[in-house]
Amino acid sequence: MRDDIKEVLITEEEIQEKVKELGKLLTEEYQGKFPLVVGVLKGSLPFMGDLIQQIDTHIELDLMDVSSYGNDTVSSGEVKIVKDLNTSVEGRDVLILEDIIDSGLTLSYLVKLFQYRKAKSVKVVTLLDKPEGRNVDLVPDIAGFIVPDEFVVGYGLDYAEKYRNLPFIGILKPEIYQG
Ligand SMILES: O=P(O)(O)OC[C@H]1O[C@H](OP(=O)(O)OP(=O)(O)O)[C@H](O)[C@@H]1O
Ligand code: HPA
Repeated sequence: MRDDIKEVLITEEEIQEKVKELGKLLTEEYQGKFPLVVGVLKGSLPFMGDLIQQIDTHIELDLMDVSSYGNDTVSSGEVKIVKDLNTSVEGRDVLILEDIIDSGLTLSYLVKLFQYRKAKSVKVVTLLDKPEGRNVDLVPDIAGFIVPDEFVVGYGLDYAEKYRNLPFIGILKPEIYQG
């Protein structure tokens, strides 16, 4: 699997250091607020698993599965709910966890949805931000790393459902895309 990687953009150590830093920020921000922390499936799972252990105040967890990707690397432009939350967001401080914001479509849909459902506040934390990919105006409240306008994999991010289990973020060799 690792032979398929052309370049490591962010190492495992850099990710873990950043996750600790973000955990400290969120501990301060959400002290005593019992936020509802929403992970967006499937890509946010490794980030969520690591980050929540660094938040030192009570939180409630939930998961949502939305899909915006029509094929392997190109967004379909449409967002659909595959699995909704089990919890009501009404009156809650909601913290959405994402692995990446690219076009911004997924997150702008979710932020609007939770506002419509009367959340008290809605904030977005993303491990990766790819500002050059943006189609809609969306700025995350907290972003771990800015990445270039290239398709990245690892630490939750997939290409054709593979590579999510890499502990780092990398770029694939071109021959992998070309089959
Ligand atoms: O900013 P956007 O262009 O909307 O892209 C970001 C979204 O795309 C990916 O999810 P995907 O829909 O591929 O599902 P997955 O997490 O299950 O891979 C990623 O995990 C984000 O949720
Ligand atoms: O660069 C990416 N890699 C994997 N999944 C993604 N979803 C949006 N952008 C990306």
